Amino acid sequence: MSEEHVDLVVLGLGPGGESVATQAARAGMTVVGVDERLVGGECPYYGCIPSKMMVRAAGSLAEAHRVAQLAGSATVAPDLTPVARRIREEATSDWDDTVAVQRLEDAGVTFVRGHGRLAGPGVVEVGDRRFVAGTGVVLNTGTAPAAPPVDGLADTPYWTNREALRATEAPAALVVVGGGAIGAELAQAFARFGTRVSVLEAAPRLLALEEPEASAVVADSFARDGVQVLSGARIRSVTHAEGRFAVAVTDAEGTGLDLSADRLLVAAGRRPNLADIGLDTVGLDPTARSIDTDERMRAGEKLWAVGDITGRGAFTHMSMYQAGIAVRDLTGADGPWASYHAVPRVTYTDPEVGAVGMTEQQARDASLAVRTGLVTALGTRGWIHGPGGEGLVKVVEDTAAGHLVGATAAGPSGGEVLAMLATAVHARVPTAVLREQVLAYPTFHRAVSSALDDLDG
Ligand SMILES: Cc1cc2nc3c(=O)[nH]c(=O)nc-3n(C[C@H](O)[C@H](O)[C@H](O)COP(=O)(O)OP(=O)(O)OC[C@H]3O[C@@H](n4cnc5c(N)ncnc54)[C@H](O)[C@@H]3O)c2cc1C
Ligand SMILES: NC(=O)c1ccc[n+]([C@@H]2O[C@H](COP(=O)([O-])OP(=O)(O)OC[C@H]3O[C@@H](n4cnc5c(N)ncnc54)[C@H](O)[C@@H]3O)[C@@H](O)[C@H]2O)c1
Repeated sequence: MSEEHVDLVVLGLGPGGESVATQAARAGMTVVGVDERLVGGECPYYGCIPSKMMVRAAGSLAEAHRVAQLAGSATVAPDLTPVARRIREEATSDWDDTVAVQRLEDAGVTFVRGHGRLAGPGVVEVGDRRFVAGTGVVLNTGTAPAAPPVDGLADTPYWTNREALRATEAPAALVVVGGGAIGAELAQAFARFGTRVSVLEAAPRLLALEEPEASAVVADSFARDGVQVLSGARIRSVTHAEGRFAVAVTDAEGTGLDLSADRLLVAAGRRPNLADIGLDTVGLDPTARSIDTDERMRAGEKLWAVGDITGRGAFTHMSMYQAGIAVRDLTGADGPWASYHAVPRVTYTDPEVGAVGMTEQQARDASLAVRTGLVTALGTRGWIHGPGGEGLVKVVEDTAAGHLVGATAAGPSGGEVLAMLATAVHARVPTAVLREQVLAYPTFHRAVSSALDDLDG
């Protein structure tokens, strides 16, 4: 085995790893970046970008259907071909990372394609190459789709996000297992392309990690799109024969149902890529769900970790944020170091659900003195918007501290309205100061001031 001495090895080149490797090389370090699949990770090829292209295309169909209520008539003939072409040609270069590899190498990074494993502190092996890193190793191995232990499922040709986002035509009927972010976004998108969609969610509601009021407004929208949602569902078995899936389900009332579809999408969570990366060689548990990191993203001797594997929110912006922190530590800069009190997230359903910080339940579980404000319509702008203008704003205040610790904005621009709420939670802006702010008329974000008024009950 050949041995090569470098400053830094980045194992896994998702958005965070790619960013660490590039910045560290630009700062003058000798850097090796290792990935066994595509440089850039899940987000550009099978995640955020292609899924949002799909959501955008589906949204245009939904808007066209609203013309009848607003502006005349429009004939809509859904066809997945244009967005499938955009995903293949514009987003993923046909799932080819040549450009990303080139960008990395132009920055001075040595790229190695292959499965990497730690072999002690600061040491990574890839095939017959052994890299000894003087400064250390940054882990960014990310996640892969997880399949729930459902009888028969493993023997069927089910889709994960990776196959769904390579689809070139919309199936006639689709069963989606899981009503979290991936399941909800893709279920609604396919429904708008004419697919008959059923979502099977084990939890009592869609988007179970978000505020219940947000789940309800999304569920109403799904009903309008003709998506069947079975919450509290237990999937008993899945079989596949003659091109069709048969799914046996028990619904929340205990009634047995048999669903049939030509595709089945499993969007039931992710498993971290930690089992086979040699964590035991650095004293860490390879069966753990996540890697503990300190405020500088350090995870052990000569070891840093960033991205989904840190368990701090499986989002591209979190991976990039943590990458910036790790680079500051690696290059001897001052902080700011990691803080997770204002993690923002957006689920790109229609309505979009933007959220930051704690939900009401999380704030209560943290024993904070909580009061909440809620508006379930988006004021004058929501009314002007008409069809598709549904939404809400909910704010969660720590009354002892006098500032918001969490907030949710759902609506046509929920992710954009979120910006002002995210600033308020991040900077701990006193609620009294937020109330003094003048908000332009008639914007969607004016609903924030109504939600603040509602704090008083
Ligand atoms: C359908 C979908 C939609 C999403 N939409 C959004 C969104 O709208 N907004 C958002 O913020 N987030 C979204 N996400 C989440 C987002 O994709 C991830 O949070 C993001 O990719 C960050 O992941 P990461 O940096 O941890 O690594 P990943 O992107 O998971 O990349 C990890 C890399 O490590 C490599 N690797 C793993 N193990 C090894 C090994 N042993 N050796 C070599 N290489 C290895 C893998 O090949 C991969 O390239 C979405 C995810 C999915 C699936
Ligand atoms: N817009 C975004 O930022 C975005 C979009 C997609 C994904 N993501 C990220 O990717 C991660 C993974 O997304 P995801 O949707 O796969 O996971 P998730 O954990 O958000 O949702 C999975 C859902 O599947 C359900 N489930 C699990 N087993 C089941 C079973 N046997 N039957 C029925 N339901 C079952 C769970 O109750 C849960 O609601 C998320 O945590 C999110 O951070 C982000």
